[in-house]
Parts: sequence; C-alpha cells; structure tokens
Amino acid sequence: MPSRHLLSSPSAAHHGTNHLLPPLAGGLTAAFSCLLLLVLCLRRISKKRTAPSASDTDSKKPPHRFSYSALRRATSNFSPSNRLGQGGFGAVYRGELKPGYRLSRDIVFTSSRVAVKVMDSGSLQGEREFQNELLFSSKIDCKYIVSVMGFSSNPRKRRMLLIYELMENGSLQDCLFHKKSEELRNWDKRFLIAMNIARGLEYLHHYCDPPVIHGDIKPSNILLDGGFNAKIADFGLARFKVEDNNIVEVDFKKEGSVTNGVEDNGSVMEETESAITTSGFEEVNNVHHLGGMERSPESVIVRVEASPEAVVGVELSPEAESAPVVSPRTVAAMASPSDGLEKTSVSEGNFDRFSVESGGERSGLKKKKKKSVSGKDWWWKQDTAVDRESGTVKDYVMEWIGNEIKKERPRSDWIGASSSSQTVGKMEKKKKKKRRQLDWWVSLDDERNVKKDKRRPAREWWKEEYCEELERKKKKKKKKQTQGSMSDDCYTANWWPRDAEFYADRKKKRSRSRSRGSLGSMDWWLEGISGELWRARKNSYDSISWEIPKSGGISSTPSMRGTVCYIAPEYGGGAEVSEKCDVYSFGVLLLVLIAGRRPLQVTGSPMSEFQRANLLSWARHLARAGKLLDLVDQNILSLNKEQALLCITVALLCLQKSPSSRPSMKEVVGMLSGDLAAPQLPVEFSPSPPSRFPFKSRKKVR
Ligand SMILES: Nc1ncnc2c1ncn2[C@@H]1O[C@H](COP(=O)(O)OP(=O)(O)OP(=O)(O)O)[C@@H](O)[C@H]1O
Repeated sequence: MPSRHLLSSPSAAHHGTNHLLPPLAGGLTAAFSCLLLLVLCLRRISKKRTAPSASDTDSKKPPHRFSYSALRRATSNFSPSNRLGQGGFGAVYRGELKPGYRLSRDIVFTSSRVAVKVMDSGSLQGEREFQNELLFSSKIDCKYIVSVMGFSSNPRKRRMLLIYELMENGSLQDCLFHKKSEELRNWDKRFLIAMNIARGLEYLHHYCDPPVIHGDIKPSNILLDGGFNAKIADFGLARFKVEDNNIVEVDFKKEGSVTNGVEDNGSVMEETESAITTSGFEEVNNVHHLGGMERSPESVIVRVEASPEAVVGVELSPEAESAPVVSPRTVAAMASPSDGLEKTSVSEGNFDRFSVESGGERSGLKKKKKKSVSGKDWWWKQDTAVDRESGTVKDYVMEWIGNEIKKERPRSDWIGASSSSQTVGKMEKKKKKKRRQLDWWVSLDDERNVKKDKRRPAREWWKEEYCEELERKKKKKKKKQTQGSMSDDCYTANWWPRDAEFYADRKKKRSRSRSRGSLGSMDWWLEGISGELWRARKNSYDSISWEIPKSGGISSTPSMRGTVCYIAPEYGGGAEVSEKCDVYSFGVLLLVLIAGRRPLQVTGSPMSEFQRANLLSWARHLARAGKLLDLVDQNILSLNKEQALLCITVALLCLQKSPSSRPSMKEVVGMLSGDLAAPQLPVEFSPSPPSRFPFKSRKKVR
C-alpha cells in the first residue's frame, strides 16, 4: 500500500508545489518592492544632502581648501621662475591652475591665475598671519581688497599655503621704487591709486561689521592689478573693532574654528576694556561741524584766506598771513606735545591687549612699561617738527650725514643712549667671540702660525662650527652679489634722474661699508631712529631709502605692531589702537605716493639731504614755507596741481599726532572725491605755527 501510495504520489507532490508558488512569488515581489522603496528613499536622502542649502552656499564662498599637488603643478613645483616676491614669512609664486579646476564636486574654479604664498610653519607670527588672512577673507568682500581664495597645507613639509587672486603688477612698492613703472608717471594713475586705497580703508572701517583695523598699511601691502587699480592686501596684523575702545583680538591657539574647512581650533576672543585713562582728552573728542564734515577743533586752522593756493601754494609774508584762530587748548598741546602724547597713552594693563604676541611671550607689567616708553622715544626721534631737548632726528641725520661725508665709520656714541649702549654691547660680544676663537685656535696650533697668518690651518675646516661659518659667509656673499645686480637693474630701468646720482653714490658707499665691517651706516642710523621697533624687523626696507630691491628679492616683515615710519605714534607707544592708526599710515602712504620716495630717504647733495631725509619733516617744512608743491615727484607727468595740493593737505590732516584730530576714512574719501569741502592745513603743519606764548607775544606787539 505504501508503495502504491508512493506511485500515485508524483501528481500529489506536483499539486503540493503548485500550492507553494503563489506565496513564494508574493514574498519575492514584496521583497523586491521593499528594496526598491529603500533605494528610492536612499536616493532621496542623498539628493537632499546634495541640494544647495544655506550652509552649502556658505561653503561655496572662499576660502576653499586647494589640493597641494594641484598647487605644486600650477606653480611648476614652486619654480623660482614663478616667484613673484618674498615676504617675511615666505615666498609668493605665480600659479596657473588647470582650466576648470574643481575644488569639490560642486565647485568649479573659474579663474585659473593665482598667487600662492608659501609659508613655512614654525613662527608664531607666521601662523598668526595665516589664520588672520583666512579669518578676514571670509568676512571681506570688496573690490578694493585683494581676495584670498583659499588655503592648502603640506603637513609633511610643514608648509601652509595661501591662495590669492593674482595682481599682475605686483606691489606699489615695487612699481614705485624698483620697476619704476611708466604708468605711475601719470598723475591720474597715482590719484586713482590713492582713491582706491582710501575706498578700501573706508570699506574696512565703515562698512564691515564689526569694523576692521588693517594695522599695516604701507606700499608693499598695496597690490596693483593689470590696469594699475590698487587693492589692499595682507591682513596678517588686522583686527576687529567691536565698538569704541573694544578691540577683538583673535586667539587662534585657544578656541573655535576660523573658517569653513580650516582644521584649526581658534576663536574670537573678545575683551572688554576698562576705562582708558585719557584724562584731559575728553574735550578733544568733542567734535563739531565744520565745512560740512565732522572735525575736531584741532584738525583745522581757520584762516581768512581760504583758497588752497593762499594756504599752501604761495610763500606768504608774515604780514600777509592772517593770524590763525587757535583754541588755547590747541596751543597748549602744540607747546607741549609730549604732554599730549602722555595723555593719550593708555594704562599699562591695556598695552598687553593690543600687542600681538611675538614668540609666544607676553611680557610682564614692568616690561610693558619699558616697551611703551621706548616706542614713544622712537616716535619723537622720527619727528623733527618739535625741537625737544634731546634726541631729535635732526641730530641723528646731521651726524650721520657728517660721518658719511667724512667717510668715517660713525662712532657708537652719537647714536641715542639706548641704541649706542646696545651697539657697544654687540661690538663687545663680537670682540669676545673673536678672542675666544683665537684662543681656541692658538691652543691647536703653534704660536708661530698665529703670528704669521691669521688664517686657520686647512685641516680644521671640517669642524662643524667652521663649516657653518663658511656656509654663512657664502650666503652673505651671494646675497650681496644679487643685491648688487638688482641695483644695477634699477639703475638701467630708472626714469628718475635724481636716482642716477644716488645709485652711483650708493655703489661707492656699499663697497666702502663692505670694507668697514658688517653693519652698514644706514643700519647704524636706523638703530638710532627706531630703537626696538627696528630691531624687531631688521629685514624691513619699506620705509628706508637704502634701497634693497624687492622684485623677487627681500620684502619686509611687520614687527609686532606694524612697520617703522608707517605706524601711528600712539600705536608705537602702546596706546589705544583704533581706525585712526590706519588713517595715519594712509597719510604716510599718500605722501610717499605723491613724492615718489620713501619716508626716510637720502638723495641729492649732502646739504639738502639733511632737510629732506625725513619725508614728514620735509612736508612740514614745506607747509610752513608755503611751498607744498615742491614735495611732488618731479617725474610725474600732466600734474593736476589742485589735486596734488588737496592730496598733500589730506595727508597732513591724517598725520596729526592726536588721533581724534585725524579725519575718518569716510571724510578722507569725501575730501579726495570732492564731495566734501576742500580741507585747510592742520595747525601742526600750518605756515604760521602758533608761538609757545601766544598771549605774551601779542602784548609785545601792542
Ligand atoms: N596676490 C598677489 N599677486 C601678485 N603679487 C603678489 C601677490 N601677493 C604678494 N605678491 C608679491 O609678493 C611680495 C611679497 O608679498 P608678501 O605679502 O609675502 O610680503 P610683504 O607684504 O611685502 O611683506 P610682509 O608680509 O613681511 O610685510 C609682494 O611684495 C608682491 O610683490
């Protein structure tokens, strides 16, 4: 039976499988549709993710991360032929990215020409500059400011890279002093550059929220595009101003991310300042309206003859000059400028807040006080306008020139007390080092050898210390050679007749100073002038005439707080940092642009050198003599005299010692563009300076 059953079972079994098929098919369909649903869901989610959201739109804004290898290719492996210049923290290269270079899946890079700044990490200041640039680039969008496109890094080589828009004509410094670009002989171009910079600063001070203080306005930080339109660059020392007297200092080491994509933890540290000790200056800050603009009483001198020519263009006899209307307070400030400076300086506690840490150290309170004092000294040594009992630059320049004429090495005792003692210290150190070397050498070789020839025996050169010394010497020699050849380039490209004499003279002096020793006479002079600030940035040639060509050569590094000659006096003294520091630097830059020379420059015959060496003092002198147009660069073609006088007057307004007397950048733009009334010369630079005892002298006249 069972076998029968079994025999009949195939049909039964078949019947059974037929039963199983529908649920199986149903299951499979269900599974398939589930899978389909899942896929669709996943696609939706991924679509949602890739759809542009608010945050994505932000991420499309620069700065972006660039691939290091793409940059390497773009710059032909950072080839020297692509080098645009050398800054304090690294070289800048021209780069050409592949057309249609993709930063990410969504971002295609349209512009292919870039400038790549390669910074070797290691210095705190360099890192700070890197971070600062990125921070500000994400906040700033203005056609008068060089945009930072992105960044990159190579951890293996410890390199940080910044990518900027390429400015075809390089820096204003280069174009004005080294390349001597023909375009800059055109007055309209120079005026346009001045306007561009003023507008850039106006944007930073008045249209950024919070306002941005650049902190290092100087010709090498002004870049020119193909059409010689100027843009402000280098935000390494920039900072935010939150509200009056409140500066935001960024402490990148501590917290918070700076920009999208920057893998760094830093944050914006806000510090609220305690009341600044400005005793006696409250009144000065009370501005009043004059000529359609807000101006403090000190910033203008009201004269009966109001035309610019009457004020500055013509040499006026004392009788012809109408007596200036000056408030007694102004006169007091003029009579005792040092007092004024003392009053503006902030309490010691505030100094630390403003200073950018150098070498990661914050000095103690005592040290701060010392710094502040030396900064102030530096300022006074720069300025010849007011004769002080000691340390006027007049003496320094005179003595220096005297020494140059006599072809003698300047004696260490003519430099200011502090610097001279330092120089003496340095010399002492050098002597000691020499003595030690000699002793060591004597111990190795016999006495006869020493007396005969002071050269070391050949067999000793393998020693590490001598290898290093040899290397150093070689580098120095090479550097000098390249500088020499560069200066020759400048000489041939030179369209400035005065410079021919200058370069020839300099060549002679160079060879002389080479034979003299390691310190050139200009170094000696500068040490006397700028004290600590100069020592903090020995490679700065921005402000000084002993021209070290910068095209592809050495550039300048700002010290902790800006660049010598461009820093506002209160900045150097450790006082309140405000937009007015930028205004001051703009004033110096404007004079430099019009005069076509550096703030400290020695040209021409020795006797005229003395008066002209310091541009600010020279301008002051010319203002008092009513010959302001003498300041204008002789090489400028088709000069618009009215505009030139306007520019010089605005520059002098910006250069007033009291920050509150300086105009705002909005006012500067207004004055330069003609929207505001033409300004009058400030009291400090007036052709008829108020006497120290105005009331006494008036009595005498009666
Ligand atoms: N975006 C750019 N386009 C073209 N050239 C540039 C650009 N950025 C810098 N350079 C060139 O490279 C040089 C060095 O620039 P960098 O900003 O590193 O130095 P610096 O501002 O002169 O010195 P420091 O930063 O030490 O004050 C400039 O003087 C300029 O000639």
